[in-house]
Amino acid sequence: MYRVLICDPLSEEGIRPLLDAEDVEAVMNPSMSYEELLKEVSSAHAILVRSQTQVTREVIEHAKELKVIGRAGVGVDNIDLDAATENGVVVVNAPDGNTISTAEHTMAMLMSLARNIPQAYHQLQNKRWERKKFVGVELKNKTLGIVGFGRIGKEVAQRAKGHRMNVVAFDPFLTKEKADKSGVSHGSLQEVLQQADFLTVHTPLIEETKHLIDREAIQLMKPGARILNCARGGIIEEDALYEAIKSGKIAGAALDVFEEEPATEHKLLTLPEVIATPHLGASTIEAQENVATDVSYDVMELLRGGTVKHPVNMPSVSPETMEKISPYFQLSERLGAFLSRVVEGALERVNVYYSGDLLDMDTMPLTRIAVKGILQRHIGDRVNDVNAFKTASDKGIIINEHKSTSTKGFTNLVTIEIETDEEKRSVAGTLLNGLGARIVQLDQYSIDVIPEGHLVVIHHRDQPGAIGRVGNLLADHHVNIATMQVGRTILGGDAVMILTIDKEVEAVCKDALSQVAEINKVQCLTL
Ligand SMILES: NC(=O)C1=CN([C@@H]2O[C@H](COP(=O)(O)OP(=O)(O)OC[C@H]3O[C@@H](n4cnc5c(N)ncnc54)[C@H](O)[C@@H]3O)[C@@H](O)[C@H]2O)C=CC1
Ligand SMILES: O=C(O)C(=O)COP(=O)(O)O
Repeated sequence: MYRVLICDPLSEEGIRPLLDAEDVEAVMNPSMSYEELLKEVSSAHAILVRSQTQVTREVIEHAKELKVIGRAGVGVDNIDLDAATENGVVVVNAPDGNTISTAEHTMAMLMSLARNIPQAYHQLQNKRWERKKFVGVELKNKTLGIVGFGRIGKEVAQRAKGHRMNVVAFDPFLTKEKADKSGVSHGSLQEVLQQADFLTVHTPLIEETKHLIDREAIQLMKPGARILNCARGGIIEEDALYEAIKSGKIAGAALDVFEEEPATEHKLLTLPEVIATPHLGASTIEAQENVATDVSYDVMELLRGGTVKHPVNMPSVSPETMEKISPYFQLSERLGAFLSRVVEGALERVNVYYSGDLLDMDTMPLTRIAVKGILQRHIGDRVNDVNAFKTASDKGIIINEHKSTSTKGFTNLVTIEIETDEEKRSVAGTLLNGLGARIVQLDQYSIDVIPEGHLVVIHHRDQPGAIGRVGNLLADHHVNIATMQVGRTILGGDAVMILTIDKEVEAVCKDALSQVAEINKVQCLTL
């Protein structure tokens, strides 16, 4: 049973599949306090939030069972992503479902700002029929500067063009060709600031965009320009905006978001030129149903071991790639787990080679799983596919992925090589059509071993009687041998024996095997 905490108000229609799922126990408390969250999270497998709940490092570290944090919306700045990644918690969001609502809200704010609608209505409510005071401006032929030309920025541009505005946009990923295709002008940030009659920001709040629109940026703007923020508080420096409005440099601002929310006491709200809404961009029935449905789907998929559509802290893999590579997941993990248990010394470098059918595939997810298999020996379940690379890099282990044309006659081949401060070892495996995974090589020895269950790896000298002695010793300790593979490169030289056995080898039995004259090393492991 998965325990899912729903901490912010989410559309019940949208999360219905999750609420009705037989394997889910949903704990719904849309106004959960931080203290309650700290308590409840300890046994939760998933948390669902909007922008209100602060999922801090402390929350994540209190959560012993947490697998996934679902954000029913776009911005994840209320979630400590580093802490989630370090603790192997997947963060998923719902980036598509509220785009239209937020673009429409931006247009509503743009028109309200141009025509002073909230201020005029407020006067009317106070029984004042003011007409002279609220003379607005037309949008037609004005320039809308858009900073951040992603999902919402693009939708806003289309709507502004419907109002016959000129649109000029800046986004680090916006090329001149892409801008032409969207029917907007392409400008640098400076050009956008200089040309805009109305400036609207639609970037995420990240280190690079924090106070992107600061005093100097505002100085570049036309006198009497107006500014909108329906993205995130903090992209525009609030003190700088306040001063610019006070001085008359900026004619007005429309804000849906603030650096600190709720923002009922904010000084910007004391200015008559400022109109504002309490973070309502995504607050429509449609958007809320969309994001709740999307995030519930991903959360359930993740809990049940499936693949998610919108991971935030791990690269997303297309369904087509996933279909092709998923049969190799277990092989990669088991090869990693196997090699990590036979290699000696401190891990320094891991090389993963792919060949045959895998040559043209995006194999990064397989490498991540192989690294997880390797690290689990020492780190246990704290390492998973979300934090495998980060955990390796934190420990100074270098991971490299290679494509190789050497298939050794197999249609697909995954080879893992580990370098430690003592030795360099490698293992190769393949997926045999209809027969499943096989280990086909250990170092220089060709073998054929199913990578599962209890295994004994014996390094010995290729001499008559060695195999018999191992068989007898295991029989003496009531250990049944299921399969046995022997690999050697030259007659009478070093050789390897790999046995699959029906139960774990006890220490006394392992010691007895180690005493056999021809045996150099005995390693017992379970996959
Ligand atoms: N007010 C509300 O209720 C809502 C607010 N949002 C916020 O709106 C913002 C945009 O959302 P989407 O369009 O869905 O995201 P998106 O990811 O589709 O677009 C963001 C764009 O910003 C660009 N960008 C990043 N750094 C930049 C920089 N330094 N200068 C210029 N552009 C930069 C990115 O390249 C990207 O194209 C986010 O902050 C999101 O959290 C989203 C939905 C509702
Ligand atoms: O999706 C976003 O980034 C939003 O800002 C929407 O926030 P909300 O879910 O309405 O609290």
